[in-house]
Parts: sequence; structure tokens; C-alpha cells
Amino acid sequence: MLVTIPDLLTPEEVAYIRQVLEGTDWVDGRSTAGDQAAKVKNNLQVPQDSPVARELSGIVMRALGRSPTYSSAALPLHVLPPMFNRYDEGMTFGAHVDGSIRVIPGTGQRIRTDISTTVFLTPPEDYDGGELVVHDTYGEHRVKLPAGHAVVYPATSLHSVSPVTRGSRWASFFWAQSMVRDDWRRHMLYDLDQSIMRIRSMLPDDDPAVTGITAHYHNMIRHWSEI
Ligand SMILES: O=C(O)CCC(=O)C(=O)O
Ligand SMILES: [Fe+2]
Repeated sequence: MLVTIPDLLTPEEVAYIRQVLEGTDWVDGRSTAGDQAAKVKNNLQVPQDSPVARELSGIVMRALGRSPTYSSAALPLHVLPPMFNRYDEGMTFGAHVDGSIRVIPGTGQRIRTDISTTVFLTPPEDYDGGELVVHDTYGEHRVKLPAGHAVVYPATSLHSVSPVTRGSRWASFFWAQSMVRDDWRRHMLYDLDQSIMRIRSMLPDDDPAVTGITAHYHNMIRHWSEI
């Protein structure tokens, strides 16, 4: 399941993050990639342990905390600190699958990467190319969103970033371990949650139909979650 989250970051947050990123050092993105991904990866990243990365990561984490869409789509158990990357003209990231296990810097805790997220930080009119291309069972999805918007997709899917042919594409990207490992189950829960919200806009919260379907949602989570 691929879910877009409009305005995850406010325009002020995007402007602040971009301003800080303007003045920071970037390193070769291959430093955090596994063997196969490193061969097809050509981008730049902010070093994960730099004070800038830590500060900006916090802004993105707080934005996730206020997003009901992220919570509902990802059902996150652990979120790795968001990182920051850029693709200047000619840069690209070929087809790869993200590494399945990553270590939370500082704590050493291992997390399983169930869900990948990209938060776009550059307005689409400022660059050509640079689409995130996600392959799933229904085919290929090309994603290029306004600055501040995010896309959430299963970390199990093959994906790539097409070459940037003009300008520079900046983004924040990160992984989460979900309480529900299976993408199809998460999809069903997300659809059910959307339907519950529509039903709740039509019926009072104490209507037996509302309590019944809400109980069903929670019982499915209880049944499927690993925490
Ligand atoms: O830049 C992006 O949108 C995705 C980055 C990515 O796929 C990765 O770092 O593994
Ligand atoms: Fe990736």
C-alpha cells in the first residue's frame, strides 16, 4: 500500500529545514547503503550523527506524531531517526530493496524495516526527474509531491529514484517497524479506519454500529500486532 500524506510538514518547517540544510556538509550516500544498493546509489546525505541531522530529525519526528494518517497507515512501533538526502543534476538511485534490519544510532537497538517514507523538501517545479518509483503487485507508481508532502510505502517493495536532469531534489527519508508486519493486513486496517471515520461523520459515537465497528478495528489490531 502506498499512502501520501499532504502537508506533513508546514511551509515554515520546510523553509527552516531547507535553510539549515543549505549550510551543512553532505557526504556520499553510499555510506549507509548495503552492498547491492551501494552499487546503484549516487546521492548525497547529511551524516546521521551530526547535530544538524539530530535537530532536523526531531522536527520530522514531531510532525509524524501529529499525523493521524501516518499513525493509521504505518501503525509504527519504532521509527528510525529521519535522515536527509539530495540528488543534484545527474544523480540517481537505481532499483533496490532497503536493508531489512537497521540499528538505531546510539542505542544499538535493531529494528525491522517494514515501512519506508520519503518527505519531499523541494517544490516539484524546481527540478526535473527525481521521481520516486515504487514497484508493487499492481505495477509501477511514480511519485513526485509538493514540498512538505510525504509518501509511505512498504519497505519490501523494489524502488528507485529516477535521475535528476535539472535542479536538485532534497528529501527526508526514514524507516519504521510496524506493529503489523504484513503490508496487506496494514492495508486492510487502514481502509477500515478510513471507513470508520466516514461512518463517524454520519452517526453519533454511541450508535451501536459505530461502537461495533470500532471494537472490530481494535480487536483486529490486538490479534495482529506484535509489540
Ligand atoms: O530519496 C528517496 O526518496 C528514497 C531514498 C531511498 O530509497 C533510500 O535511501 O533507500
Ligand atoms: Fe530505498
